[in-house]
Amino acid sequence: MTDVLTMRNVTKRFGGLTAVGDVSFTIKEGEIFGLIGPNGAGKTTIFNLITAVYTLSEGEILFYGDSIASADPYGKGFVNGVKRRFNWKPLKPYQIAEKGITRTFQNIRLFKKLSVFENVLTACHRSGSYGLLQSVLPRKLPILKATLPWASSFCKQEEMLNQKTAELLQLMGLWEVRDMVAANLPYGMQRKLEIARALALNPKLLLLDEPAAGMNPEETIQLMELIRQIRDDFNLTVLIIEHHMDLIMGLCDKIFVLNFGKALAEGTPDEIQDDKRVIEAYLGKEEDIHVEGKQS
Ligand SMILES: Nc1ncnc2c1ncn2[C@@H]1O[C@H](COP(=O)(O)OP(=O)(O)OP(=O)(O)O)[C@@H](O)[C@H]1O
Repeated sequence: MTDVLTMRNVTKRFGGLTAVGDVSFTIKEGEIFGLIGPNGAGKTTIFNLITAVYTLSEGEILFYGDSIASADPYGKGFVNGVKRRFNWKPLKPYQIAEKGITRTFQNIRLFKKLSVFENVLTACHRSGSYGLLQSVLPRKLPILKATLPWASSFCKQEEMLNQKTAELLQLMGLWEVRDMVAANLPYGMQRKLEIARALALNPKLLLLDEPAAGMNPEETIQLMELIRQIRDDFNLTVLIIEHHMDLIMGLCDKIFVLNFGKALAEGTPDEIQDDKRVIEAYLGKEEDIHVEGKQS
């Protein structure tokens, strides 16, 4: 199986704090890969490193074999007090998205005042190939549609993007609430809307940061099925952070456990559940493992 994402000896320091220390793992194509660990273990920092929100202190991140992030070992561009020129320019978050890595956030980040439909449509527009004037003029002057070739091609594209938005909303069970303002949606639906928006960008790798947070057990089980279906329908690879152990153990092909920024264990759900270090450091006492709900 092809390697989709490789973390190679990745370290991130914030001043004296090592949030992520020498972490290495590889995610294979089509895998649902779980990233777990107690609060503050460094999970979201890893998402922020992959999506170029943060730069690396050490190490390298590869996506389908190509480097997408690499450390600048000399901090602010100086070595031994001499200014150093760097050939390597860190990618921006939007460039990471264009490469095929999209994400949801632990603290939901929607366009709160836009409708559910508009939230997804704006993301779909990223894949449209027309400029501002081309998109505005045919709306203002409908006659242009019939007379100018680019205007009619814009309208076709617009139709396709509307269709894509509708399909995503139906898949995520959000079609019925398409006209609601995003801020008025229940919390669980806002999380699903974030996933729909991330999918609208045509990712190859989808990063989900606590997608089940705030969901009840029934919604969590539905979400688990949905993530599997999304993976299969869109041929995706998924990296997921989650505190719901039932979801992680039932969903993931592989799990990586972080503790204080360091790798603690890696394996299948069965291996992780049986790993004494994980039980002690993260899951608590052995008899607590099968207790439902958040374990941290
Ligand atoms: N921008 C930042 N500046 C300074 N410290 C940070 C920054 N971002 C994260 N940290 C610190 O890095 C450590 C890891 O944080 P991170 O958010 O990655 O943990 P987490 O495993 O995602 O936790 P949780 O499960 O609570 O979301 C924490 O000690 C946190 O305070």
